[in-house]
Amino acid sequence: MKLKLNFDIYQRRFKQPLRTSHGIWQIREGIIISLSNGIDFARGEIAPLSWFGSETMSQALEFCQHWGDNISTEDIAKIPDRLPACQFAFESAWLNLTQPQVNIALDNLDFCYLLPAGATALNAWQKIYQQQHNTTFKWKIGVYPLAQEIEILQQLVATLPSQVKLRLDANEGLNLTQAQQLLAVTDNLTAIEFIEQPLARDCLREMIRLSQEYSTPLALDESVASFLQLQQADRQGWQGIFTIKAAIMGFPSRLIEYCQQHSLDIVFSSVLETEIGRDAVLKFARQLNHPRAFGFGVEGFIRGINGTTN
Ligand SMILES: O=C(O)CCC(=O)C1=CC=C[C@@H](O)[C@@H]1C(=O)O
Ligand SMILES: [Mg+2]
Repeated sequence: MKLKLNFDIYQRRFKQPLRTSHGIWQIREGIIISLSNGIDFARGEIAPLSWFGSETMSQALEFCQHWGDNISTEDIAKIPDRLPACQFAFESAWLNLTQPQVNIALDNLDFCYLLPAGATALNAWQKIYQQQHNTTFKWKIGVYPLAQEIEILQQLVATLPSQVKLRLDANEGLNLTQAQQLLAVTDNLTAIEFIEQPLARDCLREMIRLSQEYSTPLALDESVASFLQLQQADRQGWQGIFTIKAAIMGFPSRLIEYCQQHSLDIVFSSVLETEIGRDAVLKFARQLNHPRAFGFGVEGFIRGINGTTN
């Protein structure tokens, strides 16, 4: 079936830089695609995250330009695995075109809110909590010296309301000794929901061992950033949490089917996309039963698609 294709590039400077052990990220670039069957149209979002292993922005743009102003459903089904953000965007737009619109009622979803790295988090959380009364925060570590971050962590946990959980995300920034040092602390902190990607993405064996030696739950993120890596970690015996960045993990139908067939402990996580990509992920995520807060509380960093501060 032939579809009319339109696509527009966007760039959005973050309200504040996102500091992680990967470095400083200030601008989100992406492509909003629109597919039309001549009667209706539906949009999708290509939000690459190349340092997680997805295609680059220029590879995604080259793919869109290749098709000009039309693409067929057969062409969409054949988008290669080296273009996972494109696979996600085109299939989610096609599914939106063919399936009745699902209204995502955001207000009854439980979101995890992202805090800035370092001591800034000690003040940042109150403003968010007063507005959102959320249950969960996520704090980036592996950015400053570990001893300093552990000190801030203990201050943060001491001030958070008792019912609030804290996720720590090291973005591969710790070595084995540092991870053991941190886990020795977090095993005594009930507020810690999990530590995300403490070690480098290819250190799965070591992280399986850490998950057996310590009680703090661990989540894989960069280690499972593609559909293939997700399957491999599952097959290699990962029993912990899978942080799923669906917008860079290829065809949503394939991902949802795998997650439905395998009882994985999942957290859905943003790639700091616009509400177009976010709503596509949340729509598919609701087909799965997963009690963990959605990692889409990123208003502290991203603006609305037209650059507004909403
Ligand atoms: O998962 C969340 O709660 C928010 C999104 C988030 O933390 C990230 C989004 C994109 C890139 C990463 O630096 C970071 C992550 O590692 O999970
Ligand atoms: Mg992460």
